[in-house]
Amino acid sequence: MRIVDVVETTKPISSPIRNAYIDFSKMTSSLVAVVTDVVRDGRRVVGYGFNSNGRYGQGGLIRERFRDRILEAEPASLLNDDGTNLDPHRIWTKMMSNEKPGGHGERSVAVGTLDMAIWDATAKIAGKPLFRLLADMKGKEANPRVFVYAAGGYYYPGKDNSALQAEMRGYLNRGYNVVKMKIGGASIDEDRGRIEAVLKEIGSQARLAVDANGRFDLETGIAYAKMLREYPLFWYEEIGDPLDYALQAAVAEFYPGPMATGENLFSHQDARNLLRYGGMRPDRDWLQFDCALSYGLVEYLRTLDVLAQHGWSPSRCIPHGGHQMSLNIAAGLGLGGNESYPDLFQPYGGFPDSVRVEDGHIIMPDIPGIGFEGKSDLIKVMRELAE
Ligand SMILES: O=C([O-])CC(=O)C(=O)O
Ligand SMILES: [Mg+2]
Repeated sequence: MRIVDVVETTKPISSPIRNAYIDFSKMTSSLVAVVTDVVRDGRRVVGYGFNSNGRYGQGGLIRERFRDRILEAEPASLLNDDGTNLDPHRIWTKMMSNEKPGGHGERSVAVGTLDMAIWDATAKIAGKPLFRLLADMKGKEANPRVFVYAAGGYYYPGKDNSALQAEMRGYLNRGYNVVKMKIGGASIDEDRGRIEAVLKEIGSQARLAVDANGRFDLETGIAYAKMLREYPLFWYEEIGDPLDYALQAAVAEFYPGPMATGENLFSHQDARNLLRYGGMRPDRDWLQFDCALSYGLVEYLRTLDVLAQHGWSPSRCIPHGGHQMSLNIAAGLGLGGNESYPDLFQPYGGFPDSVRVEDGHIIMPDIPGIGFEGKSDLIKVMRELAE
């Protein structure tokens, strides 16, 4: 058994939306395929992966460094002890050979994208959905019912409050009971008006989370905290610079409600610093580390160890990114749920075609691997890359 090829293509996932920091007019994503010589159910096993929105495709790094380290490795060194499957941890170590620590930059996105494909292949070779493989690996009971929330509420040219309300109503109609909108891309008064409009629309049917995308300095973050704490929000997300832990801790003093952050922390060391210095509260706050941006599941398992050392339950994690990889981690390892973008970043995000959101939850179908084969528009572009 061996990996015979690793291929990458960079795809546009552009749209006219904008958060408080960036617009998505030139956004791209890397799609990768890890091709093996293993056959299951009459088909060659190919693992697929892609990176989450927000960071651009990583074709340069993948093609110049990480792909070759996999393909140049002695094939047996990438397998588990008895040679019956790939070993994602050993492959990860090969990919990261000759890489210094720290300065995670976007190398973590390149490795996270490949890691997703490697786990997809590994679970397919094992003949199991990834969430069951993970639960078995950890001696846990899988829970295929996963909480999901609808992320959107972007700034969009010409979008007024009634369009924002209609968007949110659409999410409720599709079964969600938590919705998220952007803040920090307008004045505080205008954002207050947007929030009140959404709260009026969703009433008691749903809760609202707000996301500042790291835009605020300390003074603005606190001013928003004082405004936001008047409302029963689900969370106040990414207030200031993702690496400014002192800011996060200072805002906590003004915001008794739940806060969320972590989508732009790309390593277990950064996660540890957040828990050490960020004033985050394990009884109410949420951690959003996204394996597809942060060195993959091999690294995410280390992050979960860091959480345990600091008294945090995995159920406080609701990853960023809206992809099926995190759904599997949630169902297999007991995370609190996963993000979803019902109207954005297609065909990459979302669920297998048979899956419906009910009461803010989905049930994972039993598809070997991550489940991409269950989503027809996605598996089509994946198979165009390699099959
Ligand atoms: O707008 C983005 O970059 C996505 C984001 O923050 C989120 O989904 O939480
Ligand atoms: Mg966010």
